[in-house]
Amino acid sequence: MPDTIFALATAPGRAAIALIRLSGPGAGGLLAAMAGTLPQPRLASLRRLRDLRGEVLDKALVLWFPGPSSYTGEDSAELHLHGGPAVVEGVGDALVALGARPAEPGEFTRRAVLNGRMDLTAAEGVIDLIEAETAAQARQALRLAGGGLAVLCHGWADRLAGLLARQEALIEFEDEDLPGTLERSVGEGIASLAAEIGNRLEADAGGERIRTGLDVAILGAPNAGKSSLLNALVGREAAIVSARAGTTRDIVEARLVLAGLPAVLADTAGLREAADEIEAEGVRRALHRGEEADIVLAVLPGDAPPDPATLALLERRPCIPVVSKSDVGSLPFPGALRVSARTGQGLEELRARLEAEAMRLAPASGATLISRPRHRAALRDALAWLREAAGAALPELRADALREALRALGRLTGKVGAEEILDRVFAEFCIGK
Ligand SMILES: Nc1nc2c(c(=O)[nH]1)N(C=O)[C@@H](CNc1ccc(C(=O)N[C@@H](CCC(=O)O)C(=O)O)cc1)CN2
Ligand SMILES: Nc1nc2c(ncn2[C@@H]2O[C@H](COP(=O)(O)OP(=O)(O)OP(=O)(O)O)[C@@H](O)[C@H]2O)c(=O)[nH]1
Ligand SMILES: [Mg+2]
Repeated sequence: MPDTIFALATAPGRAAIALIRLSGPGAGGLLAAMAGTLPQPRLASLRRLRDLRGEVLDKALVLWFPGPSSYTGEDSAELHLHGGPAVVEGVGDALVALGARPAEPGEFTRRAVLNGRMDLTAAEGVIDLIEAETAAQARQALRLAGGGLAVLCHGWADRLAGLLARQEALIEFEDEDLPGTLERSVGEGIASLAAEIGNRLEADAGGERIRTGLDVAILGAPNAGKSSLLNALVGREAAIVSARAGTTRDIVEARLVLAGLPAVLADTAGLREAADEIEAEGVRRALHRGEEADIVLAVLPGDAPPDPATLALLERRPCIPVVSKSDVGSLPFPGALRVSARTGQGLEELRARLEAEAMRLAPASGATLISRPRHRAALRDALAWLREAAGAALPELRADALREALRALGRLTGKVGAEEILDRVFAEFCIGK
């Protein structure tokens, strides 16, 4: 019998309402004990809540959700409190005295998964929806939470189970004269399933970026105007600007939203043979950031010839070349946008270019479902086993490979679940969800 758990579901601190939810077989008894009697299911009722000694703790709106009508799939209740932290604590103490325990992060959703109310990918969608900072992220999370990936996976798993059954029939009735079409149809089924999963992986290549956001780095020579550009793009003085070359040493980060995606814009130390150890470390970090970033702005000052370090960077990886200080000079550079942080010239074009790049890297169509390394790894696994099955020399080996592919899909949806997979997924949750 599971414990009965409770948690503050609203953010802690002072707020207009504090919502405590409880779930588990004892929820109804606890609610009745505190509120006097059990209210009608799913209808809001106003009740005085009392502790064991009969002292009134708050006058609350209470809700009672018998198992099948709750989020978790087990008996649940909600207490919508007037009171702030002290009242929340008092109610918590009373609940503990009555036999409940505080919930772990994500434990309500974990129970929803265990009770078959949603699969593991939908639960991940719930986390993502809570964490979403932009519209594109929220759209993707909502589709995942709504079972978008679960439905796909269940369809694949069904087909896979059918292929496995036919493959087993082939093994079992090896001596009998099974039509060659059966073997062929299994082969075709494997090929089409593999193609579908492969296409999905490719089509959703941007899904992880939508979830995590984009990294944009600004690199270039000292004094090129990198920090000025950062400040102009984010509309505040995030980084120190000065006429002295070598002003920026640490990476300075500022957030912005590009085409509905959250992005971190990083200003870096100017690239040069550094004057001292500290600057050298700054340059090393700048180059490293330049390697890792999704998008790099390579800044070339318009009033000086291009410097070798920035040219080398442009050779090494795709960058957006930006000629800065266009108000004082604009040396030509192929494909470059000309901008002035001083006059604002070219900033709109630069922003548009960044948004176009963001959309290219992470199509925010809302159609992506594969949004975590966990999803990608499981589907790659399934795909590898399907390919193994396609090339298997013996019927038994083919059946084994199909079983492994099925297991990989099961791990994705949480059907084949080691506790540790669940632990890892739910560790990301906040308490009360
Ligand atoms: N106050 C409150 N707001 C909330 C939640 C909650 O638990 N409490 N939710 C959660 O955190 C979300 C809503 N989630 C829910 C999802 C499914 C069911 C549910 O099991 N519904 C039943 C049928 C309910 C009925 O009979 O009307 C079902 O789908 O079978 C309930 C809530 C968002 N807002
Ligand atoms: N005229 C003009 N001057 C600019 C422009 N952008 C930056 N500057 C000037 O160029 C100098 C260097 O600017 P920063 O933004 O600090 O340059 P940086 O690339 O960050 O330099 P480091 O941090 O030293 O690598 C400052 O004196 C700025 O005022 C611009 O668009 N037009
Ligand atoms: Mg700087």
